Amino acid sequence: MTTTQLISEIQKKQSFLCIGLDVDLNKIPQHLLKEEDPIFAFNKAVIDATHHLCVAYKPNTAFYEAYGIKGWKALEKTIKYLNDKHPEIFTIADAKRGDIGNTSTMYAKAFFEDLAFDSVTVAPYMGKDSVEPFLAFENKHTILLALTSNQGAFDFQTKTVDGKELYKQVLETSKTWKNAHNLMYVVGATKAEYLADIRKIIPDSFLLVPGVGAQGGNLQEVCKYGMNTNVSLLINSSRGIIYASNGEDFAQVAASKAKELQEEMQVILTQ
Ligand SMILES: O=c1ccn([C@@H]2O[C@H](COP(=O)(O)O)[C@@H](O)[C@H]2O)c(=O)[nH]1
Repeated sequence: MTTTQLISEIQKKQSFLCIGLDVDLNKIPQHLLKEEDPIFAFNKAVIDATHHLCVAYKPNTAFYEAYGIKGWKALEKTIKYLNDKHPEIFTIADAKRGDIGNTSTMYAKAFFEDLAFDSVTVAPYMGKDSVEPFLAFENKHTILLALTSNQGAFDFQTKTVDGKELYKQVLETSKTWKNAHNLMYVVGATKAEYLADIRKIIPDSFLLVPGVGAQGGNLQEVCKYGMNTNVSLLINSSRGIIYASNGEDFAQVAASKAKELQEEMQVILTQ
């Protein structure tokens, strides 16, 4: 999917919501455990109830890898279901990959070709030759970790190196890489006050913003500092939506939580 298509979906749905599909078998409604594939059954119900309210879904691969082959099969079924039923929805494999060049190429093939995700999250720590293999895939997007939502972000990312914070170096240096137009960035909603500075460096790039909901990030603050004329934000909430109920009504309650965020977004978009 191109960013132009994504921007048009945001306008059409009046939403820049991304729903995180982080399936934990200890948290899903117990009646689903009878299903042949409880992870896929959960995802399908959530997708069927919420697809009109969001523009992206983000399965975090950890929640699938943890269940071995069954988990990976459920991830395959989920992305196939999304691509077949809702090709207009942007898909993010939150896998935080990145390695030496030939290995990164294999990661990129796994997520962009085999699974056919639109994007994958990548860690910048190993530098240019670890990220460019992902960027080589046209109309696929590499979402680079810039300033993450967790407390540990302050261990390295905000430290000053050569007179500049490391996350700013990541933003500036990555702009010079081959096919940098395929880059997007992760910035945590819990770090909204950093967004004004971030926008000075990357005014046009899409930002994936996790941390609204369970981590306490504030949607209004993120939009105030991070939104540009094309919006260029994907605000993720995972637990706050998908685990709002663990009863038989889980999909309806997830939809009502997603609707609350979508309506808040609509108000922001019409201001
Ligand atoms: O900086 C980051 C990068 C990724 N994440 C991921 O996003 C979701 C957030 O889930 P919530 O339940 O809405 O807190 C999860 O998959 C994280 O691994 C992040 O939180 N922060």
